[in-house]
Amino acid sequence: MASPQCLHSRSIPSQLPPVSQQSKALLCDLECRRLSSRHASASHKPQVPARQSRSYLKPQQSRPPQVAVAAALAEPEATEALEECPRGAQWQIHKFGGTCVATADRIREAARLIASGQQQGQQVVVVSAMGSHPTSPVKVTDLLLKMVDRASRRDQSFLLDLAAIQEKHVETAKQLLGDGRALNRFVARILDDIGNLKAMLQAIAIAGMSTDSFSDFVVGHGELWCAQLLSSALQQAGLDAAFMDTREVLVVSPASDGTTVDVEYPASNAKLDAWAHTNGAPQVIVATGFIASNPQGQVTTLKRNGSDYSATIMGALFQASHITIWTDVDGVYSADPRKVPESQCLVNLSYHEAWELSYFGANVLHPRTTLPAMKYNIPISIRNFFHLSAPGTRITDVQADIERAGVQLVKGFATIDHVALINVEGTGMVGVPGTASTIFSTMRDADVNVSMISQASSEHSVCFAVRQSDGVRAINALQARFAEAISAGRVSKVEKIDDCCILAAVGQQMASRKGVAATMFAALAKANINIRCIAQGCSEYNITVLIDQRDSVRALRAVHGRFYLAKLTIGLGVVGPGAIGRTFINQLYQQREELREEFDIDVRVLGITGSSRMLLSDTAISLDDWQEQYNSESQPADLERFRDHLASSYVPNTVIIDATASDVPPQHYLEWMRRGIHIITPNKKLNSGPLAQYQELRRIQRDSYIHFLYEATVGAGLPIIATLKHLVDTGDRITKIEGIFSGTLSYIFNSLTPDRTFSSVVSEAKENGFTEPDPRDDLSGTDVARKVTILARECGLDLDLSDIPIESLVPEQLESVASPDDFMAQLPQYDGAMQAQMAAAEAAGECLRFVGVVDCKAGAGSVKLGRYPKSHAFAQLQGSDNIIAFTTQRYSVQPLIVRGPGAGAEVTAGGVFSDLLRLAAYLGAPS
Ligand SMILES: NC(=O)C1=CN([C@@H]2O[C@H](COP(=O)(O)OP(=O)(O)OC[C@H]3O[C@@H](n4cnc5c(N)ncnc54)[C@H](O)[C@@H]3O)[C@@H](O)[C@H]2O)C=CC1
Ligand SMILES: N[C@@H](CC=O)C(=O)O
Ligand code: NA
Repeated sequence: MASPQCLHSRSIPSQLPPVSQQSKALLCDLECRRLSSRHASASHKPQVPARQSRSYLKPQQSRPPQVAVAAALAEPEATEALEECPRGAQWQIHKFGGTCVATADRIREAARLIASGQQQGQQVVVVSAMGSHPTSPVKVTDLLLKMVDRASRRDQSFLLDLAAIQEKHVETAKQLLGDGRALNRFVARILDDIGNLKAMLQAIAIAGMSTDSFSDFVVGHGELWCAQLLSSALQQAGLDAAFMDTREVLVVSPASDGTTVDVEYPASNAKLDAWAHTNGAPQVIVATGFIASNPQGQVTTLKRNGSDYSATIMGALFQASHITIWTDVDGVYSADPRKVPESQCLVNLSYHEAWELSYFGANVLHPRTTLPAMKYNIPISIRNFFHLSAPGTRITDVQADIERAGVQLVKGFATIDHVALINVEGTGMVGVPGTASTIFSTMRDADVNVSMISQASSEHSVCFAVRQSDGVRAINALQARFAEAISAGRVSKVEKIDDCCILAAVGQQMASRKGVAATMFAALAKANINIRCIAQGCSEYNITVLIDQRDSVRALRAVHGRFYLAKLTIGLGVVGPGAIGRTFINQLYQQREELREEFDIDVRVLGITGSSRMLLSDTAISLDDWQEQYNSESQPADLERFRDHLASSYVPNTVIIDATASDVPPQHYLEWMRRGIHIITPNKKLNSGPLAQYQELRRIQRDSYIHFLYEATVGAGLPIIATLKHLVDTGDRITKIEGIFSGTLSYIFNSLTPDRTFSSVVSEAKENGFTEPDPRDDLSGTDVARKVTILARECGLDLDLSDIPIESLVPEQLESVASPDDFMAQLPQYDGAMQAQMAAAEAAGECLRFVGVVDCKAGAGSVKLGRYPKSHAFAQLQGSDNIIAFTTQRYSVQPLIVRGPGAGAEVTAGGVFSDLLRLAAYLGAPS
């Protein structure tokens, strides 16, 4: 009986142009499939022959490189008569991706690179199909695939695609090969191919369907044409170059997973020898990437990442000394550079590390493609075709390479975004064999891929990650499967948690090293990121955690920063670049090198915002000319955007310094802390503001790793808060805190003499930068009352600002004057009253002092202007001095006294700076 193939070959329409033998076979195959889909009984599926026993590359392993062993061509026995393809260390493999050969110029550049590598030995150059370029946007492989799709939908526009492809190649050939014989040869070949493709596509259109083998045949033409262009260009340049159609050499079989292929090495070796017998061993072989034949001799492809795979297979077949993959990136990065601007191009990776990173989507070889190279320990370099001076990434397991690169424990970090966590929980699972099997076979049956699995040894719950888009299918399948166990109470929970993300740290050197996981987890904790579950395989090459999707980029930056940046890198935002903010930035500028060099602390100012304009930087604002940048490059201020900018920065630790006197930023503190941002402030508004808000902030502070530091709110740079905290935290009991807490009022009463007016001394205090932006806050006693409230709360008293009676020095008539400037202008009219009080005190041999008291026994605070003998400690002060006396259980006879200038830009900014270093110490800076 005639085979279906022959029968149906007659149905090829006679008006089609003549087609090649191979095309005919494919057309038969196509036609048979069309019919077999109608008549299932007439199924015609090419049978893959029983696999040859394939000891992976064993035949080559057993023979030393470069030793010629005869191989069969026509008659396997007649081996002695044939020359085998020479193999060994003299061969280098280069693979050029589609972007590297997208235009005639680029193909010329590839040819130049090949020519320059001539001295290092013979080369096999594997090429992809031409990619796209702005001047020639056709991406050949994509368009070939699209043509098949269009034809199978009977959309005749594939003819236009075909014309575009022809034009791209003919134009490139003209530019590359001039107008001589080489061009004619190439054009004749492509016209022939295009004619065949046209006939095939018409046949597909008639059948209304395509097949994999037909599609493979069409798609492989991109590589065929490109390899011919490059080999012709090399020959024209005088190189001994030959074109290799890898369909004649590489033999592959479909792998059991249905999506990849396995190489038939013995058959491929034999075919390579046969090829060499016909073609000799030229200096350069330009081979088609991506395409191969199956054991039946039909055209097939190497599937995803096919051209890279071709290159490594060639590396193994030729026993090459090196494989270079030319692409458009500098190499493999320590993290996705779009997410982590500070990511670094890795010099070295082991094959295992490359596998792990590629799984997470790093721009690196597909795991499968490294296998052939790995088998023979052939180094693979990833190089940038467009940036030749970049050294690239070398993938190898050669110990010397790894040692040269130093011990970088973690090489790279990556995330898989948008996953769902599935959690199956219940007491009925404990000690019951087969539970995991049931769960995962349910996933298999529901066609859900599981990417991360975690189970605590209590066996009470199993959780695993799936793609978010598979989440509903997964949960429905599990609920159905465990319905009985759920109703019996053996399984209490089958739940899905959406919007999660997997974060992995990869590094071969992590194995058996202590502290890597701890460092990673600490970095996440410090960035206030919660870990939902953890997995680490026994290989220890990969630590994977599951976190919330919204934390994805921040987590990546936090862990990357912890391993790659200075030991401690802090991203800083300054709110309020006024007297204190400005002075602080300048102090930081002066000290930054010292911090970096001596203490490995790298502080980067990522944003500065005033009330109307803000300046942001992704990396760091350069502090030498920040004011000019602020004036010229700032944008409208927006505290929420400012926060988001910091919260999502690549720097693992972020802090905002609120250097305003405003009560607007304090309203954002809670949210800032929830977003993982530490806060440092000289602003007294929150600590002396509504008690409930203050207590909520303290609660968040206690429950998180987020710090809130405010030393400069009392006594500016003097260690008042720190001293009090030390006393309280070490168990001392505070009885009373008494002192002069206002630098402004101290200065005024230290400087006021009978021959000076009150208003002129207030002006001086303002000019010296001691006063609040509005001096009435000082003169009214409010500023002192705030400090008393802050200290009282520090001692555990639940006082509110309104609980502190205050004696104001602001003339009643000036309380409601609109601006501080108007107030200052009108103040001289009221000098008389203060002058009189001064004179009365003087006459009694006393002086005036504005004193604040926290009376812990009475649970109260007070603020008042008092008269003190000239021998009193309060009378001995100078300038803006503050003096604070702590009477405690331990310091009951003589109080602990802190004294010194308590106002002014330099000392206050110094207090803010000391908080920053305290924060750095909390975050782990060396002491
Ligand atoms: N001057 C001193 O000796 C001491 C001052 N302090 C505190 O330091 C803080 C700053 O004081 P100065 O620098 O003297 O004040 P300043 O008036 O010179 O600077 C404050 C800055 O904050 C900006 N600002 C105001 N509201 C804002 C908002 N909602 N968003 C963003 N920016 C805003 C202003 O435009 C200005 O640039 C105050 O809270 C003050 O109590 C604390 C201890 C000592
Ligand atoms: N205006 C304040 C500044 C410090 O808090 C003062 O004078 O003390
Ligand atoms: Na202080």
